[in-house]
Amino acid sequence: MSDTDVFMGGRMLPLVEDFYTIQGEGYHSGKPAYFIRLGGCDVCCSWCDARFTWNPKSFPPVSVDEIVARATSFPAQAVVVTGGEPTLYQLSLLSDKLQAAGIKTFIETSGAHTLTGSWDWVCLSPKRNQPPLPSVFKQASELKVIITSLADFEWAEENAAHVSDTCMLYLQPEWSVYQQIIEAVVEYAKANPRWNISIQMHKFMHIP
Ligand SMILES: C[S@@+](CC[C@H](N)C(=O)[O-])C[C@H]1O[C@@H](n2cnc3c(N)ncnc32)[C@H](O)[C@@H]1O
Ligand SMILES: Nc1nc2[nH]cc(C(=O)O)c2c(=O)[nH]1
Ligand code: SF4
Ligand SMILES: [Mg+2]
Repeated sequence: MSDTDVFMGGRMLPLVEDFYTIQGEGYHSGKPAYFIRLGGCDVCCSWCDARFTWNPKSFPPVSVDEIVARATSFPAQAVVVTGGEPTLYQLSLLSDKLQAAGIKTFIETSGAHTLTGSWDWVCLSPKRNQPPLPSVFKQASELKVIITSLADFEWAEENAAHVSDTCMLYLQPEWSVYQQIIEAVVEYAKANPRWNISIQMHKFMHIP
């Protein structure tokens, strides 16, 4: 955890953006959800579609009370906390206040750092350059592996060996190679039906 004083133990967080949209990925695809995107990531995936979030210094700390007030001004039943890598921060206060307001708490994480807070759904998307902590594998509600090449199927299975029996399994094509890889992803899921496919449906819908 790289939490520093400036974030006051999770009472302030570096907010990049927040918006009400449709969850475009994974198990909850298609569900209206309010997104809270936090700045800072030390994983640095070459194909990251959120590179603009990486430097936390670009995003001044915002109070959790203000973030929660904004989220609860929309009719969303669920909030997705993402980033950047949200596990860089102490998230207990944020998740507790959202749940106290009757909102389901979902998180998107690489699992590179200890997960704090209380989560109704944990989407773990493992990364080769900084693999998930054993504790986060156990907490995952869904494992969402990004497929950039055929070599990633074997790596997806290696990750699946670490999650719980109830964890949902998703293969998600990396966006820039979608056309080249989607056929192989479809055939892999048909041959290995523990796996489901997640496409980034918000990108097809041209929404945030
Ligand atoms: C931007 S990340 C932020 C949350 C966290 N750092 C993580 O990687 O899980 C949100 C999700 O987008 C996925 N993602 C990022 N870039 C992508 C791309 N180019 N194609 C497909 N999925 C991508 C990540 O794997 C992750 O599941
Ligand atoms: N609509 C929409 N769905 C998403 N699911 C995960 C996202 C993310 O960036 O974490 C994302 C996103 O950025 N937009
Ligand atoms: S861990 Fe997530 S936010 Fe960080 S670089 Fe990778 S995809 Fe982007
Ligand atoms: Mg995204």
